[in-house]
Amino acid sequence: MQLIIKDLKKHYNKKETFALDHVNLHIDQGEFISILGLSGSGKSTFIRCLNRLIDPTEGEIYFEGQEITKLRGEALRLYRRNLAMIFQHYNLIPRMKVLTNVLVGRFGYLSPLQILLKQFPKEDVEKANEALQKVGLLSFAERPIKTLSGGQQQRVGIARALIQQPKIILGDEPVSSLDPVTAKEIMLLLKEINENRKITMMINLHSVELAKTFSTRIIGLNNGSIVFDGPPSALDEVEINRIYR
Ligand SMILES: Nc1ncnc2c1ncn2[C@@H]1O[C@H](COP(=O)(O)OP(=O)(O)OP(=O)(O)O)[C@@H](O)[C@H]1O
Repeated sequence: MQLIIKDLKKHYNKKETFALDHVNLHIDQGEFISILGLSGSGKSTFIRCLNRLIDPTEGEIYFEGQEITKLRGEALRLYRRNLAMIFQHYNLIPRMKVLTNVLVGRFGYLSPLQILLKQFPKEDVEKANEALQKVGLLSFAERPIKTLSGGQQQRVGIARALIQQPKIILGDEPVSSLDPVTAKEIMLLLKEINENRKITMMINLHSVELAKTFSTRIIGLNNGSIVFDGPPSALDEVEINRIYR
């Protein structure tokens, strides 16, 4: 089991209700999980607890057997290498060229001085070019990010995730800013990566159709609680209404 999540809870303010409430999950390596839920149901909070961008209030998360909710310093940095993230608004550096943005994915492996001086080892530059080839953007390596379309920018975000050599890719609504055709292309790319490299995908989505087309498993959140956990074939109208009520 790659991830075991036990009784995870998060509240941002002691007086408020839980953003996550008693979340319990077992996740195997290589699953493609889509997370559905209304705005505010806890999707972002959940995936950010996994890479510790947010500290859960209670509960435990085991990654390959190691409890990670209390990790600090170097141990946390090493853990975080395993999880790459892609974002709705890409989180790229617009004035920098595509290749440099991809190389940011190696930061977890470099010293602060190497990062400051942008001294990337030759192998890392090779890895970045390979990743750009994989996402179909090798000829864009020298272009500034700001000259790329949204779909191309998300491909750069995926290349940056890939050179981190993660075991899990977390997606926080990675296709919500894209038109339906481009959104499908990006989901297809994530699916190929998932199948070829056995990288686990955990992707927040607002589209039931995309979740059903690309996932092996769908998790539905409502008010911070899991109200559906199953294969796409089990997500019928009744279950959809349970998630979006
Ligand atoms: N930094 C914060 N401080 C206080 N409350 C927060 C914070 N971040 C999220 N929340 C609250 O936690 C709950 C879950 O929010 P979260 O962003 O995880 O939902 P979401 O399902 O990802 O929503 P969306 O689809 O709109 O991105 C919401 O009620 C939200 O208002």
